[in-house]
Amino acid sequence: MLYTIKQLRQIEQSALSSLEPGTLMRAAGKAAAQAALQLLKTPNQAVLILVGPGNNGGDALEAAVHLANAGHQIFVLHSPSKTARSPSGQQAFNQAQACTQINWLASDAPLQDNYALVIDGLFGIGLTQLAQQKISPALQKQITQCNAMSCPILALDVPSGLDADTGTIITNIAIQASHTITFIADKAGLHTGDGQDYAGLVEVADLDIALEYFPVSVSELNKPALFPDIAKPRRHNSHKGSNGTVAVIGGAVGMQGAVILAARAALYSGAGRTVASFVEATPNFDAQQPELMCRPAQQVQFNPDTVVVIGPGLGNSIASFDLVSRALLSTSPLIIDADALNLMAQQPALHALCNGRDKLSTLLTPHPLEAARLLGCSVEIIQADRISAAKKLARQYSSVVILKGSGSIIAHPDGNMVINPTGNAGLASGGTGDVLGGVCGALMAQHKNMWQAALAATYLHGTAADSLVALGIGPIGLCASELLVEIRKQLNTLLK
Ligand SMILES: NC(=O)C1=CN([C@@H]2O[C@H](COP(=O)(O)OP(=O)(O)OC[C@H]3O[C@@H](n4cnc5c(N)ncnc54)[C@H](OP(=O)(O)O)[C@@H]3O)[C@@H](O)[C@H]2O)[C@@H](O)CC1
Ligand SMILES: [K+]
Repeated sequence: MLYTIKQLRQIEQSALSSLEPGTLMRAAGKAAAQAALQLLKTPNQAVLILVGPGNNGGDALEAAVHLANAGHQIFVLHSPSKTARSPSGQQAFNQAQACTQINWLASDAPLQDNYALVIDGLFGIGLTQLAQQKISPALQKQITQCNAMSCPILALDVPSGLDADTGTIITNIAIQASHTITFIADKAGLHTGDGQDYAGLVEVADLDIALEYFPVSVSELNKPALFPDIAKPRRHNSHKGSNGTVAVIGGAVGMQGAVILAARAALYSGAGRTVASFVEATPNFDAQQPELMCRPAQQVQFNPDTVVVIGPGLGNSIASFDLVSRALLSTSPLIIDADALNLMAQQPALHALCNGRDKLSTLLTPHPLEAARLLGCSVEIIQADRISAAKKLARQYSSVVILKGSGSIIAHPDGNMVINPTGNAGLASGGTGDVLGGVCGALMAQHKNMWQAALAATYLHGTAADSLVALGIGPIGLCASELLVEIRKQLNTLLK
């Protein structure tokens, strides 16, 4: 589960009431040292430890003593506190000072690239935006030098500079860790926005805090256990009618490829029948994928058994507006993407129709710019707090939402939120969103559960990209159409 900084502070306070002072910091330091030993592999290695002014620095000092006792050469770069240390921080500091094997570097020491590991204990969840000016030029330079080093960087709790709630960088420079060991519980900011780029591989150390201290969380990382209905084998005694119909609507002149991609994705994700519907200039058929039925959009039959994916390349003509209105007024489950989202953002009447629908029959799949249009704000505001933006969209549009981007966020209109950990930068190219829409449509058509369809589609779209990149296909130059066969493989691998 994912917890906010506020919740973590409460968990820490409640747990500490029944523990000896310093217990949690000692446990954090020990867990950090164990994670460091895994990365060091061989004995007698040089380790640089960045120690900040707060308790994150205290954790690092605890780890420093463990690693020195394990026979490693420890070099501590300490940013002293202007305010008094906490009692446990002071205890950790005294203990480290008493440890004769630890080498203390001068605060302005230039850093050579000759360490086997850097441990980042500068700032954790106590980082605040207000204190921005406090990172001294000397420390900024040292952070730059660490980021350029060839060795791994292990961040303690949170890579310094990253906001653990939002995944944004709130200082002028931040540690780019290859690994993060995070304490008590996992945090959303490590997995969305800049989180994945700065945190690297994330491991959670719960510090043996009893479960009773953890409140119920409505946020977690995406995994197949969250979409059990989708991961079920298909009945042998089934026919195309059992697997639903998907109609993709879009394809203004010059944008027909968007409909083709979404429709092919629906086909490869198991839709029984797939109709590719064009608002203008309908092709006779798709020569590469003749299974698709190509029809003018005006002929789409809206009914509860036809899942409609509307928006890919739809344009903003009057005909497009009419189609979005008809779709929103219909009983068809809807996946609303791209231009259909833009039309809804421009036309309050469409927004009102969306709110009038059954909330689990509508899925919006905006990228950050589309989300900004829907919420009437800038893309910077969306990216500064992606989680709040996704939740707000789900609430304001009474729909399930996938806010795309690094660490896509799937938000339920009732407030639940899931961050998708799969996928990579190969997905940052045109057409991948159309493919995602098609997969959502096909999974909804087969399983009739919009929340699980959204979770499964996002997950599979990401695992397909990860699998292709592992084969050397991307991330650079990965094409949306290359995802199709791989998504089919990933989906079939899931079936139990
Ligand atoms: N709670 C838990 O779950 C547990 C917490 N534990 C550990 O404690 C960590 C939290 O410790 P924390 O509260 O002392 O804050 P921390 O992250 O060390 O940073 C605060 C210091 O940074 C400074 N500072 C802040 N913003 C700044 C900026 N933008 N630019 C520059 N400076 C800035 C700020 O200065 P100030 O504004 O106070 O003068 C203050 O001195 C947590 O992440 C985990 O590692 C574990 O030991 C056990 C369980
Ligand atoms: K840190």
